[in-house]
Amino acid sequence: MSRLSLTRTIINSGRRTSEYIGNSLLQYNIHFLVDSLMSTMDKTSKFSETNRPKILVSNPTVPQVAFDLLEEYCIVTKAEDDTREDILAKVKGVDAIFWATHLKLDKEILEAAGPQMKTVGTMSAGYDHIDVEELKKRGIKLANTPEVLNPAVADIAVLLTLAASRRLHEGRLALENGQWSPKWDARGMLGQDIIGSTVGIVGLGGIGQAIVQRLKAFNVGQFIYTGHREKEEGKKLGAKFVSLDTLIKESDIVIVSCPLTSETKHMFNAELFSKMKKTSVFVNISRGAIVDQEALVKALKEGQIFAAGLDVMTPEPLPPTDELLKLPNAVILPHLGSATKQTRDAMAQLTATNILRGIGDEEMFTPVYEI
Ligand SMILES: O=CC(=O)O
Repeated sequence: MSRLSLTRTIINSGRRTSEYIGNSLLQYNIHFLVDSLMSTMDKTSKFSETNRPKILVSNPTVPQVAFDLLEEYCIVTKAEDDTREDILAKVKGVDAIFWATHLKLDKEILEAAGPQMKTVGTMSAGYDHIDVEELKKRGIKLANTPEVLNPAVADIAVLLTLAASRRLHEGRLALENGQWSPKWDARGMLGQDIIGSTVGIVGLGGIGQAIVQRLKAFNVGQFIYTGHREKEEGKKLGAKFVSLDTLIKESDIVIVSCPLTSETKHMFNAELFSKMKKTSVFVNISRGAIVDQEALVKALKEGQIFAAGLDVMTPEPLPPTDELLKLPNAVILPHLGSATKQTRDAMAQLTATNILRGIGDEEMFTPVYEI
């Protein structure tokens, strides 16, 4: 593809993406990405025909738009299946890695790549599957894809909140099992209202804020949130900063949207679930490991909480025989948060652009840390 037509492809698909993503949250305007990318290419000799950088894309299912972008300037190798063995076999000698897998990016892979490898882009907002300390030690740049997926992930959080509050899974099971009685039961299958409720957000980052924006349309009574510190964005959204303990005790709906760190690992344990309201709904769109899953299953079984909506769990994929799937009051999705065509395209573009800028010694758009 020529440089001009490549630019057009990106701009057009960028337009489509922005239409869907809306007016505010796609900070990384694709026109800007393209302009900046082109200036990177003009400035650096690293992208000449005779000296094309080598890139490994860890997963063949990455949207084509990323391959088009990278192949214009680089020699791209793609791991054909999403396995460590294949990645290890192909990573030697590359200048950058496009990481699009749940597999761990660790010392073994960095060593197999070699000391020339100085740039990693992960097609994800979370980077708990990347050994950040090891990358830093080796002076390797890392960028992720925050913001572009906020709307899609927030949509899934709302979907799970509604589905769990209104017993969606249980209702479907009743239908399948012939338990929908012809006698109208005015007390049957009662859910919980969203209107007037207290919604507690654990982690008011971009995704948490997008969730609040959406749930405002449901006339929620109040929004409270917890995290490291009170935020200006919280004030703007009319959300009150509280301690985790207060949030747990006062919320009708608890939504987890904070990153997985050593601090948040298993934060939701038996003690926390026991403090929650018996009518409360628990939603997690972040990472499964933030929850002690055994404790959650117990809380759901014993009626310590009303229901759960989960897009993430441990392990992923969840085996079909897992106890979680047997609970009528748990709505479970297979980690679909960012899974829309437009969002995945935007994530792929952002990752590819970050990588090209990283190799070209330009600042990446969304670096995880400064180097
Ligand atoms: O879970 C998805 C992501 O981190 O992008």
